[in-house]
Amino acid sequence: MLSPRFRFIRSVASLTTRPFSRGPVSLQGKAPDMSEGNAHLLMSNVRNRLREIVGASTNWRDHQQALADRLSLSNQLAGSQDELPVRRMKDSYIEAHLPLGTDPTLREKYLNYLKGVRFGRILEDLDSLAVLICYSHTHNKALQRSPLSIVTALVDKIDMRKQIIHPDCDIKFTGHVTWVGKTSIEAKMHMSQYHGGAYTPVLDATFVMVARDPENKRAAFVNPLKPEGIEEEKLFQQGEINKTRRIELSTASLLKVAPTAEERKIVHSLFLNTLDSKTVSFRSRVLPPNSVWMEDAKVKGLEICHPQERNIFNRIFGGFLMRKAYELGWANACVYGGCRPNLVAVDDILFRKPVEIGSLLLLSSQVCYTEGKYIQVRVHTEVLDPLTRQHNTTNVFHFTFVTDKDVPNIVPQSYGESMLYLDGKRHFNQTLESQ
Ligand SMILES: CCCCCCCCCCCCCC(=O)SCCNC(=O)CCNC(=O)[C@H](O)C(C)(C)COP(=O)(O)OP(=O)(O)OC[C@H]1O[C@@H](n2cnc3c(N)ncnc32)[C@H](O)[C@@H]1OP(=O)(O)O
Repeated sequence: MLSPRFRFIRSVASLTTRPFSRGPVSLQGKAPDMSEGNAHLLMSNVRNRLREIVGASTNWRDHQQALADRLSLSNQLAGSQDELPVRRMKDSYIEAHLPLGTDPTLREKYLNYLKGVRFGRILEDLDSLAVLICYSHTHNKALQRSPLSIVTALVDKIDMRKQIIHPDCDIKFTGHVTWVGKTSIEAKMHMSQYHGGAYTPVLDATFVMVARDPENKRAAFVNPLKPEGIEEEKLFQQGEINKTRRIELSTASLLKVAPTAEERKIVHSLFLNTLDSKTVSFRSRVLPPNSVWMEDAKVKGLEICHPQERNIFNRIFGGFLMRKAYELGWANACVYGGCRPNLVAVDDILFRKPVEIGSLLLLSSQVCYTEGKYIQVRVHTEVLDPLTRQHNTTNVFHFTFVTDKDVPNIVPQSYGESMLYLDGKRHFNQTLESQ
């Protein structure tokens, strides 16, 4: 067994010789043995690889030229999916290392004030890695640059298998494509940490990415995927199930249809609980003991979207948006619970619209459901056009936190807040089911 330090040195060496990982598939977090000839990557090199693959500029002043260069790649797009060679899951397998234990300078970037690891940074790494996995799946040796612009459409799920991430132990990410549609790709990733002499699982993540043309305007076809063996068949079928589930959830969204009979009862009982028994009025509402009005459980933020936070397509990097939303959501849960919360799950992060450089990004975090020690937080982000004053929703994030003591009950007052409550409850129940 190689020591983590040795693995780190070897990974640098292998990166210079074989930048693309081409190792055997890792199923459900079981990483293949080093001796099987895998190439290993440092997380810090993932973004450089992405820049090379699409030919992104490293300077903002050159970005227009880089964009114009990419336009000429449009004629390299496939006219149909059948034109593209079938890929195996192992073709996109990547293992990337984050040597927090052996690189103190890197550790500083990841450290939070409580001497833990900044989870927002991990979200950024997962996003970059998911994109690289998709580029490995669609890699065409004959082309110098990929004509595809691969963007994050959805973070379907991130399940925490451990709540503590040690800041002084090496981290390993593995992942590969598990399902492919016509223009969309599902990638599953696993993160583990070297602690107590072995790598132990920390989290499992499922992302959905969408391939677009070089201008990022229209969808573009991706290579089909052929599962090999029972385990891969299962992963592929799960991808199909995930797609169907997403369609069902979106059809049943409270933004489109009325709550179920059971949910309506919940809302009415919450309402009755807040009526003032001294008056015969629907309007006088009283906050029940050990409760907080939803209106008082918000935290808001603003980001000016500087070029520094751009992705390879000169829009704001999805991982940055996730980091900002997560940190705001965490702060909200922290204030609400009056203690340090731990993340249990991230679910259903939808990237509706790209965020342009220079946008004013408004972030709004709301505690929308509570149960015992759990706090469900929703973060909504929108861009504000200062000239037209138009608001456009770009993302919605859902985070489940746990604290070490019971938290006050969150109580909705308006109908809109009641829908937020029910939506939060649905997300919370989904998280509990998958634990
Ligand atoms: C330059 C140096 C900088 C440094 C670099 C640092 C960073 C490097 C890291 C680089 C990181 C870069 C990464 C970043 O930073 S990406 C930045 C963050 N992400 C975005 O900005 C994306 C914003 N959203 C959109 O643009 C649109 O909504 C997209 C494009 C996503 C869909 O648009 P639209 O709805 O019009 O699409 P369509 O109708 O044509 O369908 C197309 C396909 O998409 C499937 N679909 C759609 N929605 C969903 C969904 N919710 N769940 C599951 N699937 C979904 C759909 O089924 C279909 O699939 P298929 O049936 O064909 O298979």
